[in-house]
Order: sequence, then structure tokens, then C-alpha cells
Amino acid sequence: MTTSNTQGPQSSKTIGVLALQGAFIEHIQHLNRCIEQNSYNLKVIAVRTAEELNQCDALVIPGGESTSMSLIAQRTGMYQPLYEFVHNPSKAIWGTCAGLIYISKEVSNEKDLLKPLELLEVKVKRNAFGRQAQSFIKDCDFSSFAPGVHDFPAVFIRAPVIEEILDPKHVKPLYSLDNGLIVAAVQNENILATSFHPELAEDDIRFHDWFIKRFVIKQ
Ligand SMILES: NC(=O)CC[C@H](N)C(=O)O
Repeated sequence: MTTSNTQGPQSSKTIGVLALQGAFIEHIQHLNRCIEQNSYNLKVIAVRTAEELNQCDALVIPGGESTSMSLIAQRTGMYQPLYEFVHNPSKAIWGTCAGLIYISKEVSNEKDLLKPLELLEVKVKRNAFGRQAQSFIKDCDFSSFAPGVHDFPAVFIRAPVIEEILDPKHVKPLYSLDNGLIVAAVQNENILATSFHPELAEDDIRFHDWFIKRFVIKQ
């Protein structure tokens, strides 16, 4: 998998993208474009093993199918290394769609065979908008929390929503749709969760660049 490592002022950090299942390639491509365009001193690697995970300062868990992701993690012996990694407060964690489900504490439906990482103090509902045919793209203004990220094409594919915030002291909603459904949240200063797929926004890397600045290099 391609990686980038360009020189820059801050110490070199590594962003891992969990590559067990789902849209991990698109995340790697978006992150590498951010690095190249901004000369960040960062590297991006695909993560399939504990050794690769141990190289990372941050981990993006992509969209896909959370049950499949969970089963593959268990069958490859990655559940425990992932559990310990994401629960380390020095690491930056971002779960998108299935990744949001996978890091959540509670799942309210379709939870057979799913063993989440129990990090994000929320209850999520899977497939909250219905089936594939109900998937949609919505132009969203995220500039209230991500400076400059307005008119962003947010892609929702069989997306989950956050039904309940279990620990309001540490989990803050970042964005709700017009119907009040929470589709983005942050926990403490190091955990981001989005129901939508910024990695599928063609040619728009602003959300990934905000993730890098806010959670990885902490500019
Ligand atoms: N685009 C996605 O990641 C879909 C998530 C999937 N519906 C799940 O429940 O895991």
C-alpha cells in the first residue's frame, strides 16, 4: 500500500487505516493527498497486523460492514490489539460509518456476531435510514466545528446514527441533520465519529485535513 513521508516542522507521526474490510483505500488516498498538498511530516499505512498497529499514532476505521470487520478482527487475533490501541488516550481515533459502529459502546439493532470495541460512549442504530436504496449525499456545513468545511458533500451509505449519548460529559455532538439525528460526534480530545464517508467525497479532502490538524498534529 502506498505511503507518504514528507519533511516538515513537526515530529513524524504515522496514521494507520484499518484495512481488514471496507473503504480503507479511499481514506489512504485522501490522507496522502493532504500530506502531499501541505507537506505534513506524516506517514499513512494500511493496518492488518498488531505490528503495523504498533507503528501508529492515529487510526482511521473505515466504512464497510461492521459485522464483517468485527468477525475478521476476531478471527485474525486483532480484536484485543485494536481494543487496547483505541482505549489508549494518547492515540487519535476516527470511525466512519461502520467504523463508528465498531468503536461504539452499544449497538441497538442487528448486533448478532458484532463485538464492538466499546470506546465511544454512545448507543448507535445501524442502517438508520433504511437500505442501500435510501443512501444519499447531503451538502453539509461543518464549519461550526471544522473551519472552512462548508458545502461539504457528505455521503451516507446504509448509515448509522447516534441514538443516545451515554456520557454527555465526555461526548459532544458535532452535527445533526434537519431531523435531529446525530451523525457526527467527538469524545474527549482524541476520538471522532462520523456516520458519513468523507473519503468518498471526490476531490474534497477538507474533512481529512481538518482531522489531521485537529487530532493528529494538533495545530
Ligand atoms: N457504509 C457503511 O459503512 C455501512 C455500515 C453498515 N450498514 C453496518 O451496519 O456496518
